[in-house]
Amino acid sequence: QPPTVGAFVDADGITRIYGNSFGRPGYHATYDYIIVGGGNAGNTIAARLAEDPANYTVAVIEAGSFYEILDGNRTQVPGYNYINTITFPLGDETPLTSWGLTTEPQAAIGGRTAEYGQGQTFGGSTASNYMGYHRATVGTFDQWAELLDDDFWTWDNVYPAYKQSVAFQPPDYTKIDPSFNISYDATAFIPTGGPLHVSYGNHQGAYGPSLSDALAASGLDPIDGFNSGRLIGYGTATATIDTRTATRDSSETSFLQAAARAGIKIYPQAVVTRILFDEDKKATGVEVQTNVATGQLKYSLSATKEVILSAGVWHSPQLLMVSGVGPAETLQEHGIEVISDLPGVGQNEWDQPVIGLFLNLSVETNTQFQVGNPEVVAAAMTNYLENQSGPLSGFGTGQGIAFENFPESVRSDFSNSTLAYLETFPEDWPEVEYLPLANVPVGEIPITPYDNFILLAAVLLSTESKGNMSITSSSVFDRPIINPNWLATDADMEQAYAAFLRLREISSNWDTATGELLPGLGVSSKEDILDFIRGHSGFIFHGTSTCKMGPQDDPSAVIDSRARVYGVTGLRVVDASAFPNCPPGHPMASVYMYAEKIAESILDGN
Ligand SMILES: Cc1cc2nc3c(=O)[nH]c(=O)nc-3n(C[C@H](O)[C@H](O)[C@H](O)COP(=O)(O)OP(=O)(O)OC[C@H]3O[C@@H](n4cnc5c(N)ncnc54)[C@H](O)[C@@H]3O)c2cc1C
Repeated sequence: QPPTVGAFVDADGITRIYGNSFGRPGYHATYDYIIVGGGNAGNTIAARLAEDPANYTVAVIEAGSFYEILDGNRTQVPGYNYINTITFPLGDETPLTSWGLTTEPQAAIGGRTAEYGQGQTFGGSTASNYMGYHRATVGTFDQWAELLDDDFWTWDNVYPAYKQSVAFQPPDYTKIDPSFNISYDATAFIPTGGPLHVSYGNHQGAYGPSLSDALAASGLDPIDGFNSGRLIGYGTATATIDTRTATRDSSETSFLQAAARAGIKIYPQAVVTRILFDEDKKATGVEVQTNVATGQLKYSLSATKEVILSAGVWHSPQLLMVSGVGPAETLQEHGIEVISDLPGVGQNEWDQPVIGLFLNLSVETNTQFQVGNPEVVAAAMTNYLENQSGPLSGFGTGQGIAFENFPESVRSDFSNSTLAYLETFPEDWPEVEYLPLANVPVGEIPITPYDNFILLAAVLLSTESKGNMSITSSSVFDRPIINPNWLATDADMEQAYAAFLRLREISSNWDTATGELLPGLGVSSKEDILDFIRGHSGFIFHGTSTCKMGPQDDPSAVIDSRARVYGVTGLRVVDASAFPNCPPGHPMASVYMYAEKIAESILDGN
């Protein structure tokens, strides 16, 4: 039977209308699994549970809508990520696809507050992030397995799950200048992987080769990419860009669309206000509120098997708390009946502060596009629209990313207690990442349409201070109190200072770096540099672990090694909040992997 307009024939030969993927707001319905939050992890686990051979009925409830509709250019076109994301330290935009969360004043950085980026849309933070995709290290996961006393998490057992998500697109040298000659380990990917496209984009910044030389001159060695369980060295990073269209691939364009074909139901603009439990403390469903023009529709949805909480680092613990799972004292203060007293809910937040130098370069970056040089803008637009290439098709970084453990030249100044803290990490866990960012908001820096500038950032990956969140009421609509505690210990400030010195060393070895715009070489005493760090450190929204996975005898653990919430049944947490710690570097790839692994565990009956 041929498809009619507005309908398609699915793999089983059934004609479905396109709207058939949507749940009906306001009406009670029952599914095997209810996923709270259609973000990075939520869409991934939803797809795996809905597709063959599992074939479970699955609903995904998402507070936001579709970013392609709400904010298309800024979210889909990779080169616009500098206006879509909120970045170091100057951005102040709240795009239509973000929650617009704000932190408490942060004492260690001069009492500043910051907007904490979190996607509010199908795709979640994968729809509004910087798109950098890389995996963590062998030692990171072998340590997870030890910590959790569960071999399910060893590197050998997570590596296949990382590969399973990804359809890799090798560099296309008809679009990227062949002189970039990108080195990568092809065994990190499998031909049967997918549905998420990972690539180098169709553009590499001209600064890459000279920055690589500078990194080599600063003592780093080259590495064949960051997807094989090794990070230390410099190389070229991959990103979640589908090179066929030169657009962002998110968990929505990849996993959710695959899940729609498997018959999943989605609820857009639907906020889960509470998880429902029966008298045996089994999660039986969720209370939902969908905002429609006529008012607010309130309804409940039931889960015959499980509720899976994938609402992200700040909202998963918030939802647990308003539903009666969390620190008893806090819940009682807000009149919430305690179902499971778990003091760790909202605690243990890991994060990665950023410091950086703004540099002038003698080669072209994206500055002239950003500040509106008319010829550059016209060329970039034409290149993107006609060839899916040029700066708009890249993510503003790539070649010249590096990871290292602080070398002796700066490490020798660390106190014994800092050194002892750093000893607790696996050997292959880098302490710092260097990240060239050609796409950053220009903000306070005086730039003309003829300049080329870049932010050379250092991301601290082994900070000691831990953040936390709490609630102000029993309503999910009252924003959570967010306190990342950035740079709050001496060990963190020592590392920030060391990272700053390394950035200065790398930039002094960088032939095409012609001047330091911020802070400027006048800032040179230790005191002035620490003042600069306090005034200008930034954040890249890599928060994790507010519902941390841990053994039952760890009083701060919220879930067991298969993501099941302690003290109740039928409820798991599957998102970045569930990590026992934040793996070194950017977490998105590990969030996809983590969701793959918990789906695997569920399908195995665990
Ligand atoms: C601006 C920015 C840039 C970043 N850049 C990178 C990068 O380049 N590389 C990288 O690896 N990582 C990056 N990250 C981090 C990474 O994107 C996140 O760590 C990761 O995607 C989080 O996944 P998640 O599943 O935990 O949460 P999310 O993907 O945020 O999903 C949570 C979802 O739950 C929904 N939700 C929340 N509460 C409710 C509710 N009550 N009812 C219904 N729905 C709800 C949200 O709207 C959201 O869609 C960045 C993050 C940000 C914000």
